[in-house]
Amino acid sequence: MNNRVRTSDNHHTSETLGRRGSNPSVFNNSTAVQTFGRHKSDQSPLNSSNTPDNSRSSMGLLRAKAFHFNNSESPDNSTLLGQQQRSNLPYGNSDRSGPAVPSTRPHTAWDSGLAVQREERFFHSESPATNRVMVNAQKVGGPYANFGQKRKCPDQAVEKGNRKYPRNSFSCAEDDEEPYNQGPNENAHTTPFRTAKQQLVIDQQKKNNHGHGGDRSHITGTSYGAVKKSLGTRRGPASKFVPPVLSRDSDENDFPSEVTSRAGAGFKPQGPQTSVPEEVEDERLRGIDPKMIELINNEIMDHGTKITWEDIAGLDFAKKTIKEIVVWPMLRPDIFTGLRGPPKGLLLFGPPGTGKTLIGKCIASQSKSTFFCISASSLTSKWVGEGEKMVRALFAVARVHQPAVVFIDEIDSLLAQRSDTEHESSRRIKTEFLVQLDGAATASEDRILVIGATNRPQEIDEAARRRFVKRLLIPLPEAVARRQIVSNLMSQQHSDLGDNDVQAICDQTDGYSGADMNNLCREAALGPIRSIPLEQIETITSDQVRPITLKDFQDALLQVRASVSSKDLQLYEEWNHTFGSFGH
Ligand SMILES: Nc1ncnc2c1ncn2[C@@H]1O[C@H](COP(=O)(O)OP(=O)(O)OP(=O)(O)O)[C@@H](O)[C@H]1O
Repeated sequence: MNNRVRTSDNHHTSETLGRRGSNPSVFNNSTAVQTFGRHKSDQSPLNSSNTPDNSRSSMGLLRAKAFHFNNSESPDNSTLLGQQQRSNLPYGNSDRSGPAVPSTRPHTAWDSGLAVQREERFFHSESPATNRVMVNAQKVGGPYANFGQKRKCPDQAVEKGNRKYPRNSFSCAEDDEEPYNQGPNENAHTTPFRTAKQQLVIDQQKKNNHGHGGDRSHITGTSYGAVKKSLGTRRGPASKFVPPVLSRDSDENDFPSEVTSRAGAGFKPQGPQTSVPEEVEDERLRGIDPKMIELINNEIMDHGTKITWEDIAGLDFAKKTIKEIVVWPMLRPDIFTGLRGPPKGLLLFGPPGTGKTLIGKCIASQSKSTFFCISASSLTSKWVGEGEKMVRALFAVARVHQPAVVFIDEIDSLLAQRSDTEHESSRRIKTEFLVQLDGAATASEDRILVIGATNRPQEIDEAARRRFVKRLLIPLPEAVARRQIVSNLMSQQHSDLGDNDVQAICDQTDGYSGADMNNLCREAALGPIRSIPLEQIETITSDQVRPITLKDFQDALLQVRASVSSKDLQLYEEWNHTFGSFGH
């Protein structure tokens, strides 16, 4: 009777037993305490000796499990072998060889021969347990590195020198790819066969191994490129782009998360570690094209601009109204609930260059919201056929980053009244936008403000107009505002303008927009430069450049004219009177 005791790794035992069964004397009354994998070489002198410690020697060698046979005829044989292996064989690990068994007879050359024989047979083994160990040895570049075998995931830790590679610190997926069964003798002194993929990984590891000294052979083809992209999470303007594959120049310690997770808790790459950021998948981004999310994060989301109310000259009425109806409710959603809730759609209309975009940015800054700015015309032209997906993605990302202000410039081109010539894709974008606008309006818990800006409010579809509950005219700056703009800009330059000069400039710029005033100041600022003789332009120091004078402004006024016609102004007044929230 075989009193075999199965252990966690002894699922090969029955096969072993079957083979060994040809030699009944060996297994009679034997107890398999630990399986050692399969031994094909049962007829070898070592195995036929049936020593109780036969396998212990091998266990010491490869830290595998072993059989113990109670009916051993030569109890010390394997002990000697184990000692021999531990002391002589290149792959013997004395510190891993398990409990030392005292030797009862001296070591002989015969023992060494047996040991070698045993080892060779061992390597011919088809035992998965054995092969696993050899694969690990191969991976850590040990003396078994040239032995190719069928491979499975390692169950046991493997040592090379003083370094310990815990279970699962090696990729298994790769291992299952190519069973290339080459005998040890064919391979032992030649370059081992590698697949192109394996070679690529090895080459990459070598390149990445700048002075590290650590073994990165655990980075496998499958773990390569496993750095997760952190899409959908907010990336600061200065944060570096994380490529989908490990960069050659990337920090040595930027271990792919897959590697560290495979390695288990005990695995620690050498050197200081940097944490691999975990991607936080947001439900609201499910189904949204990651490329679009990335695009929105990079190009549409405004990360840095901080605008204060003082940066906006004039427009006192508009500023006061916006603070009351938008900013405060966004800052204090707990107070502004129900009927006091903020409008979800705000339309800013008026002549071009009057500060509508500036106001949008200021609202976002002051209400501590994320600012998304996109031109409607780019939605219809830049992403042909993808426009409605982009609209959906934009609102999804805004929802993730709320409180958010979605500023859509030139909204008339998106929400123009329907016509026969309207393109199908434009119609789809418009429909999607209205759906999203309704969603933002009805989901009271969402803190998303949609601001539409337009110079042509009369072209907006009435269904869309209705959704922008508040419609605010942003007029041309008055004299006081123009004065403020000039003073602000000149304070940053070397100028000798007095109050009277500034007043004179304001008197001559009636009908100029804020953008026109900006252009006028730029043009005037070039006056001193133009007065420098050409031969001095390369050598003159900045403090030798003369200050900006009233004369420069008078010259600039000849170049920069008002961009808004009085006829247009009249249209805005009329529309404001009819549809404006604060028309009078
Ligand atoms: N009220 C203002 N105060 C200070 N600067 C202003 C003001 N209005 C306009 N500007 C200047 O004009 C530039 C353009 O302003 P902005 O883009 O906000 O105008 P807009 O109304 O959005 O124009 P458009 O309708 O053409 O998009 C600003 O960068 C700013 O320099």
